[in-house]
Amino acid sequence: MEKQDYISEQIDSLDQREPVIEIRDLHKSFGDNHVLNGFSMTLYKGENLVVMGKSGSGKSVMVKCLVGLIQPDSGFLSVMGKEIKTLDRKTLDALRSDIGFLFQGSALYDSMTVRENLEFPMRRHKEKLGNIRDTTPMVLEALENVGLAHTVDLMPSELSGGMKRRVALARTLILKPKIILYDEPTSGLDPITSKEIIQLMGRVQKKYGTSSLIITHDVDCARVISERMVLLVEGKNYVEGSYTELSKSTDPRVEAFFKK
Ligand SMILES: Nc1ncnc2c1ncn2[C@@H]1O[C@H](COP(=O)(O)OP(=O)(O)OP(=O)(O)O)[C@@H](O)[C@H]1O
Repeated sequence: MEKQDYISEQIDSLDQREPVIEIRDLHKSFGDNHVLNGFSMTLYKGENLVVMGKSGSGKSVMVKCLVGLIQPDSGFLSVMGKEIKTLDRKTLDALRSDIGFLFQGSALYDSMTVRENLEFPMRRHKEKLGNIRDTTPMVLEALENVGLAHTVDLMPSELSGGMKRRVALARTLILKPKIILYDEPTSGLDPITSKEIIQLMGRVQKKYGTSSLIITHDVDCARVISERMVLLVEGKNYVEGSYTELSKSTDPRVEAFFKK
């Protein structure tokens, strides 16, 4: 097969996959600070997509636009076939229950036990889960997925940084999300704990068939977890490709991401 035909076939097979997130030509400025200048990307069902960008390049702004927390200036945003700007508050809330978030610093409630932290989203999204009389089996199942069922009655202050991150992932899983957004999932963790979190992300994806959008600076995380990467430079999707492809690039702007 000619190389050109092979590439066309690859593109065709990618096009046949179901998009779960589509961002097209997204623009967002704060005064003179033009943060996003036509950013586009697609996350396909079951895929692990890594978005890398320098600090301050607009990764968090992009995610906030995506989940309707901030209003973009222009552009098309859709999640699971629903265009965000057309949704009323109730529909947006229901859609958000299909999206799990794992934000930097894990953000557990310090004054609540692990159990109470996991019960919190269950109460908030009653419509999705129905009326659950006994939350314990679901709480324990979610904790078992991250190997931490024994911590159910502990306080966050009694957990290590890596354990907190795993509990936060369990809290995300309890709503059985279809998409998980990871914002710097390994930041602040030592290399061994980072590796554990990355392996866990892979296991979760296999078990639940979730699609993951992973925002990270961590090149090792991108190498292990990503099927595809998008580099965000000057507010645009500068280049896309697999880790292997991008890590061989001789473009200085791409090389800069891979230098340690
Ligand atoms: N609500 C806001 N008002 C004004 N400026 C903002 C606001 N939110 C973000 N910005 C600006 O947008 C730019 C991008 O910020 P953002 O938090 O998206 O960066 P990032 O790529 O996620 O960085 P990091 O990797 O450090 O988290 C920054 O210059 C920031 O100051």
